[in-house]
Order: sequence, then C-alpha cells, then structure tokens
Amino acid sequence: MEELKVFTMDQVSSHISKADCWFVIGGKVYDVTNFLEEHPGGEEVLLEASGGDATQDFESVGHSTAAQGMMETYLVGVLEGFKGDITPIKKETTGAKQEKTAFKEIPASVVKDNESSFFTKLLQFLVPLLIVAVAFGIRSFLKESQTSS
Ligand code: HEM
Repeated sequence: MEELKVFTMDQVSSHISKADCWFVIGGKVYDVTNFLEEHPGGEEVLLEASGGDATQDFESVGHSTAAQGMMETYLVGVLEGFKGDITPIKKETTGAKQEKTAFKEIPASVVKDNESSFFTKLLQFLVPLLIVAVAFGIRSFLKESQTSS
C-alpha cells in the first residue's frame, strides 16, 4: 500500500474547488475531486464540506458500509498529528468477510437444529403415550387385585 502523506489543515483548506476538492474525515484526508459527480448525495454537499473537517457531516448522514468502503479509493493522506489506525476500513472489510463466513456455516447448524427438533417432537409424542400406558397398566393391575381379594 502506498504510504500516506501527512497534511496540515491549512493545506487541506486550499482544495475547495470543483477541480480540486479535499476534506478531512476522522483525521484522514480525502481527495474527492473525481467522486463529485458520482456522489449519490450530490456534489454540492461535498463542495460545501471541502477544505474542512467533514467528519460530523459524514457521520450524521449515516453512510452505509459500502460508502465507507469507497472512501479508501479517495484517501490521500492523514492530518498532522493523526495517531489512529490508517487502515480501519480494511479491517472492517475483513470483519464483513468473517461475518459472511460465519453466515455460510449457519446451514450446518440449521440442519443440526432440524434433527434435534425432530427428536424433540418424537419425544413429545411418545412420553404422554408412555404415561397413559403406565396409568392403564396400574389401573388394570389394581382392578385385578381388587377382584381377586
Ligand atoms: C469520501 C467520502 C464520501 C463517500 C465515499 C460518500 C459516499 C456516499 C454514498 C455511497 C452514498 C449513498 C448512500 C450510502 O450508501 O450511504 C452517499 C449519500 C450521501 N452522502 Fe456521501 N459520501 C462521502 C462524503 C460525504 C460527505 C462529506 C457528506 C456531507 C457533507 C455526504 C453527504 C451525503 C448525503 C447527504 C447523502 C444522501 C443520503 C440520502 O439520500 O439518504 N457524503 N454518500
């Protein structure tokens, strides 16, 4: 991965045009010039946020994980003094993959669940029958012992 450059807020604040649009989100610097026309939320909002810290605006929209994944394409650097992880988005992607793997495993457990629920149902049917049979057995035994005495 290409090494990220370190910028000052002053440097970011000079990229505020349609031909050169930057902003900061979470301490990271994004050059979204080529994304302006593609942005589903419109280019106006991005231009308004350009040159500054757009973290709150970005978060208040509640961007999807897909949107967060797209951000990496436009990442050009970090703000001076940034101490965070520079690849949190990558980690999230890995997390999503793990979730998918876990999801793939679900059918096996569903099959297992189905098997156990079959036995549960069989038991639910057999146990009352057994109780009734035992009750009848005791009843007829008692009747017999009454008639014989
Ligand atoms: C690199 C940064 C950004 C990327 C990659 C991005 C990407 C996207 C994407 C993919 C969507 C579609 C909805 C979704 O999937 O969440 C979206 C919607 C939107 N974005 Fe962004 N966005 C970025 C930055 C911003 C910023 C800084 C603002 C505000 C200043 C903003 C405001 C909006 C708005 C208002 C919508 C429309 C939401 C709606 O219609 O419900 N975005 N963005």
